Amino acid sequence: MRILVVGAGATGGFFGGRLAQAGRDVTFLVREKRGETLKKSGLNIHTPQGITCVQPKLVLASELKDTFDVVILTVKGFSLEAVMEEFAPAVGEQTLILPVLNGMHHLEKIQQRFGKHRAIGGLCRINATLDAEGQVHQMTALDELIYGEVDGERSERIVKLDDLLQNAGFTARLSRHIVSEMWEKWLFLASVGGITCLMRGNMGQVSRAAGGPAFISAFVEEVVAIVVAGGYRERPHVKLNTIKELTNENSTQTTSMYRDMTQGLPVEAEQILGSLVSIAEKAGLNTPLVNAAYTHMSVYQENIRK
Ligand SMILES: NC(=O)C1=CN([C@@H]2O[C@H](COP(=O)(O)OP(=O)(O)OC[C@H]3O[C@@H](n4cnc5c(N)ncnc54)[C@H](OP(=O)(O)O)[C@@H]3O)[C@@H](O)[C@H]2O)C=CC1
Ligand SMILES: CC(C)(CO)C(=O)C(=O)O
Repeated sequence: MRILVVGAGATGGFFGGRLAQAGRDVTFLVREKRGETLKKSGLNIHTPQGITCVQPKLVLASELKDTFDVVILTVKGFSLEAVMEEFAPAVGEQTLILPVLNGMHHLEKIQQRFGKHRAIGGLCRINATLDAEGQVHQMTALDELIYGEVDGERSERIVKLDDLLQNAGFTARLSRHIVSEMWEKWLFLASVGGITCLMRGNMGQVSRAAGGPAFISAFVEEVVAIVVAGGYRERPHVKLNTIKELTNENSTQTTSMYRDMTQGLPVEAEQILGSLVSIAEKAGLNTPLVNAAYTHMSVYQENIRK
């Protein structure tokens, strides 16, 4: 099966690189500058176990002609609209599109652009980043890629995809509840992202600060109320476990949004926080903490554009 990994950044470089190393037929859709770097230096992946290097197969949007069996979509949410037009020639009648983006609304956008049946649900759990040379760093042992049909069916095509992704050097899991898992991932990520960006420190630092635990609990309560209004069917232990995990004073947890912010890079403020604020507004919820986090990141975005 031919796999097109759209984007060769932190997540695309890691999961796509691992798949290529495991012998799968992987091509990366890249822009010119990233392509030049990868041609010159290869795709270097630093993991807690050591460094590996793959010579990746690359394609530019202008060269895309054939369709692929699987498209793994690994761009940031703010690049989605543009990139969908660019990888459109790769999408045929049988192509599956697996997005790893944070948030929920990208799924609807992919379905609108390519048809409901083309997209499956997906998410990844990893702490990955690119360094100044464009090399991929997997910063912790976390390496999960989770996917499933939106309606939970164990279809022939999803089982085939599962076979393709298993035993490729990361933790791959087929989920029968992927939409629910995506909501829960967003709940967690938006909470950690909003809290760490607003407070400018990791979760342990916020937990140890005066008023920190109460702030964390109140923030998570707001996020949970919003995602429930958005369609998430709440599992009660999730909120309690999230608050417990996020108030651990020893936690060094941050998020990709926090890492991007500390490096002065664009962040997914709209996709991770703005979309929550929109749901809250529509549902008439009072969510001052989430709103404050969104406003804060919107000011940050304006500053880095200057
Ligand atoms: N990093 C992490 O630890 C985690 C990230 N996520 C989520 O995964 C998603 C991807 O994040 P991440 O991998 O960190 O992002 P990165 O910024 O590291 O990588 C995104 C890549 O997409 C590429 N890209 C953008 N537009 C195009 C285009 N038109 N054509 C080809 N390539 C393009 C960029 O290439 P270029 O160099 O040309 O700009 C960049 O290399 C996000 O939604 C994020 O929230 C989820 C879990 C963990
Ligand atoms: C949940 C977490 C922190 C790890 O996968 C993440 O998704 C991110 O950093 O974007």
